[in-house]
Amino acid sequence: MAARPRSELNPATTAPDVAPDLTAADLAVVTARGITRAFGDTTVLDGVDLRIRRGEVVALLGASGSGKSTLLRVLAGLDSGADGEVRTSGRTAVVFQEHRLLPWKRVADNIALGLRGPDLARRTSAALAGVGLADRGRAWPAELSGGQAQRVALARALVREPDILLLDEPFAALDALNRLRMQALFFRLRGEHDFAALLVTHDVNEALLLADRLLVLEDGRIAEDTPVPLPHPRTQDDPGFGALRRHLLTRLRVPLVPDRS
Ligand SMILES: Nc1ncnc2c1ncn2[C@@H]1O[C@H](COP(=O)(O)OP(=O)(O)OP(=O)(O)O)[C@@H](O)[C@H]1O
Repeated sequence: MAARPRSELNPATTAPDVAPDLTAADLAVVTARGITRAFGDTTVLDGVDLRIRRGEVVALLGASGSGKSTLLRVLAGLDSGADGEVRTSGRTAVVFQEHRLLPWKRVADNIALGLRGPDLARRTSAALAGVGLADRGRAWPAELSGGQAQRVALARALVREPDILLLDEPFAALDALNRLRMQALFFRLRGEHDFAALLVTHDVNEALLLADRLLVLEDGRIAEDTPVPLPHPRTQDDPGFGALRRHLLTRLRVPLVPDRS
């Protein structure tokens, strides 16, 4: 049985979709069951079960090559070669590590791509203002810094008013300061838009700052599913933060640096 994503989507277009057998009591925006994906003789995902609740931010961690991006692509409906079942409820949008803006379209046209409606110009402007780039709608992607381009990618996703945002290392290509700015922006936007998110990241601190729940992918399965019960705003100085960080780094088999842990 091939994976059956219930929404057709790509970074530029999303489709509203409600699985008919989801009841009002079932608050999951994504339910995946038995996701299995092999490339040749190598099984990367081996029966992954996953549920993301409405409004929940879930970080997906795992060693390099553990299959995080593969899982995100299956959930996004971008990989038709997997077995299992994916149900999504509501609109989905994807943000990748690289911004994937079309270089021949101005920023505002990139954001509005594939959308229609009488208030599209207003929505586009609001999305740009929301990421702090109100005055860059007429710019070409090549005129933006890396951080600005990634803000536009976020705006392009959010203008679609997604119920679930799938993010594949969205801040990994940015320098450390821009990364912190983007994390703060993500947190603010989450408060404003109330989307659920699956955040693929290598960065344990990022996961602990932003996520309600942490998943660790290992040997093709979700090997750990841990809530992050820390109040916001979170800082790395919280004792609970440090304890969870140590636990995760040990789980990921990353050596601890004594003066930071
Ligand atoms: N299209 C493909 N064809 C063949 N092998 C693939 C393909 N896509 C992914 N793989 C393999 O699947 C495995 C998992 O890749 P994936 O990119 O999902 O890992 P990841 O956890 O996201 O890694 P990283 O953290 O390094 O980005 C890797 O061994 C990779 O080589």
